[in-house]
Amino acid sequence: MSTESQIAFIGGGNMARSLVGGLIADGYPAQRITVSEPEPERREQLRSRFGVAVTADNGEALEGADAVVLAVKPQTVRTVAEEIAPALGQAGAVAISIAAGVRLADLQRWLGPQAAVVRAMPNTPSLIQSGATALIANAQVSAAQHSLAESLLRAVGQTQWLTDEAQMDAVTAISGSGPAYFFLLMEALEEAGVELGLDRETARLLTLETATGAARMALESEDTPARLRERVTSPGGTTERALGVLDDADLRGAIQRAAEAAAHRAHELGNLLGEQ
Ligand SMILES: NC(=O)C1=CN([C@@H]2O[C@H](COP(=O)(O)OP(=O)(O)OC[C@H]3O[C@@H](n4cnc5c(N)ncnc54)[C@H](OP(=O)(O)O)[C@@H]3O)[C@@H](O)[C@H]2O)C=CC1
Ligand SMILES: O=C(O)[C@@H]1CCC=N1
Repeated sequence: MSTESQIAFIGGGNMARSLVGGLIADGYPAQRITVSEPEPERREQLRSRFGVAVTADNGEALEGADAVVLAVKPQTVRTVAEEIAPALGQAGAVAISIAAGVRLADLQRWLGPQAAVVRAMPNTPSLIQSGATALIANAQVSAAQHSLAESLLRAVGQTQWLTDEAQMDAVTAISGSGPAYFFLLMEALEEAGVELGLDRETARLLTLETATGAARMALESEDTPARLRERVTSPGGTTERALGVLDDADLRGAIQRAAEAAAHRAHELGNLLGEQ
């Protein structure tokens, strides 16, 4: 991506840290990134770890910005959007909201009718450039802004443009929240290893290497995850016994219900925070 663009982050919490870290790891110049964050300790961490400019003043972060990433909690987006609307218009910058649930039409209303807005749903593995982000743009986004948003998020992982905003709730449930599901599985498998007599360090190492190996294999193989699972499962063997326990516990059903609950919450946030 062009390293000439100036990028502002409004909110310097978990997701901003992941995106900033991924951009810096990709070679993006730190002096072209400014993060506005009210909490002094978080500001200092961002400055010392990544070398980016930090401020507590959203207006200052916007100066000269080509892209402004709204990385505050969904409940704070409206306040921030209305606060920065005049400066955004003056800067001619594209606003990129990563807030769960918050819809383009509402962002547009709060930022102004001329505002170029991209709604995106990234995830925390962006920190190590293994993110997955879905995006959708409003009609005011120019070709150059479209490509700026694309390259900003492509620098930290895979990107997928959506044509139907309603799909964003499903994206939020699968890849936005998804890392947490896999981390939970890792926690549980590590704990099981300890219960079975392994020391914690060994249990964690085996768990994490197995998770990495399985994910890489599924990505790189032409076979489906189902086929790869079958190859681990020897008839009458240990995996078959374990999978039987997971089937009895309705793990697939639980995952389905979990994803539905997340998507429902994204939709609910959109209704609660929006105006329609
Ligand atoms: N975490 C994740 O995995 C993902 C999160 N998202 C979305 O990203 C957004 C941020 O999430 P996350 O990073 O987890 O949340 P955090 O709470 O970690 O980060 C938000 C940050 O914004 C700060 N903030 C609050 N008010 C303002 C303000 N007026 N101006 C500037 N900064 C402000 C907060 O400070 P303080 O805490 O002091 O209020 C906090 O540091 C959310 O909308 C979420 O839906 C999207 C994809 C994945
Ligand atoms: O939990 C959340 O609401 C945010 C959005 C997706 C991941 N984290």
